[in-house]
Amino acid sequence: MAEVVLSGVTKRFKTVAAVESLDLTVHDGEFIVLLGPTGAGKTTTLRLVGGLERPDEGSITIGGHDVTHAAPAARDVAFVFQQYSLYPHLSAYDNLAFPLRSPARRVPEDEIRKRVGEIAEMLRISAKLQNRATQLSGGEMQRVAIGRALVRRPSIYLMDEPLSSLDAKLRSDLRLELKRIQQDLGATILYVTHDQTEAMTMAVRIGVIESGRMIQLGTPREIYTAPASVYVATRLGQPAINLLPVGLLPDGGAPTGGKTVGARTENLRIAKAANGSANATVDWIEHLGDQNHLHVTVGDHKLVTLADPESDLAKGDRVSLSLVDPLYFDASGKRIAASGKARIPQGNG
Ligand SMILES: Nc1ncnc2c1ncn2[C@@H]1O[C@H](COP(=O)(O)OP(=O)(O)OP(=O)(O)O)[C@@H](O)[C@H]1O
Repeated sequence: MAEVVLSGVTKRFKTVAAVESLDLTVHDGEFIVLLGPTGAGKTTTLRLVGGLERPDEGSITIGGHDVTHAAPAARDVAFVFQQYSLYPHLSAYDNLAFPLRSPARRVPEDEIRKRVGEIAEMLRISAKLQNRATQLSGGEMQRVAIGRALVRRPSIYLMDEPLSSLDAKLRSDLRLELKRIQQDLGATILYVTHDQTEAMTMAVRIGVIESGRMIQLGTPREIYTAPASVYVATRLGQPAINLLPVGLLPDGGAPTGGKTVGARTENLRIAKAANGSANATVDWIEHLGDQNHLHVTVGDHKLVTLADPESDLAKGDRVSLSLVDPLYFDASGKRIAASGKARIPQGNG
């Protein structure tokens, strides 16, 4: 495995700057997740590292070697895409062995057997090794696709939404397995997803990308608790963070320049209102199985928060809402420290 460094990388497609002046260091053995909405430039960043695109500006090094202009094959990277891309006529075993059998690698067959066996064990597909790719379920196919990348020991794994085509149960199983395997192998992974749970649970650091630029890079906890801006704050949290004008709810004092309050469930106190102290109305409670979302209206604003499963709140109830340690943002959307709080760390690559 190796450290991968992108310095001032820009990639334009005609007039669109898909990636712009992007700096990013993926440390040896680190799992970095790139988060951002569609079109933010995540896939292009992976393709630049893999050599499927060439930057217009900037440089890329892998393990200290400048690979900015190197062909994909010369870069020692392994890709996993969203859709399994297996050889249909080959068995699961032969699909897994394929990368090791390339003439350039010349891995002996007994070594191949050992590596394929280990990876199949890790991904729990040992029983299916003799099945042709076409005789596997979607989830099994994607495991083989991931396994085919993992049997190699490249400098870096580049994974583009590898779990997104799977059902929820399999996705959460594979999420855990992938994280465990990454730790066991000490693998360096650059991983793209829209799924905030994947980002929160697997990443050592999360890079939030907006319009091709790295807006903030930090641990999942830093990104969640100290987002640099409204944009970053809205990437994480379920239900999504509520954005309200300062002064709408009692908060114990906003800092100078604070225009917008960011309130997640943990920042909201809700109580059934006694005589006239109500400032909000319950619209409805959404039962999602594992969570209950409470929809509340305050003035012209609608909020969503998690409801206590024991709560006896019901539609139409008048409640009193207040804020506890919310986030504050200035008029430009940048986060500013609450009065008396530590200064805001600057996230960058
Ligand atoms: N080959 C291409 N030709 C022209 N424009 C492209 C090409 N590839 C990407 N783009 C544009 O570059 C921008 C970034 O695309 P990219 O695929 O990197 O985004 P993304 O963050 O991965 O999005 P998604 O989450 O939808 O996969 C988009 O505006 C996209 O339309």
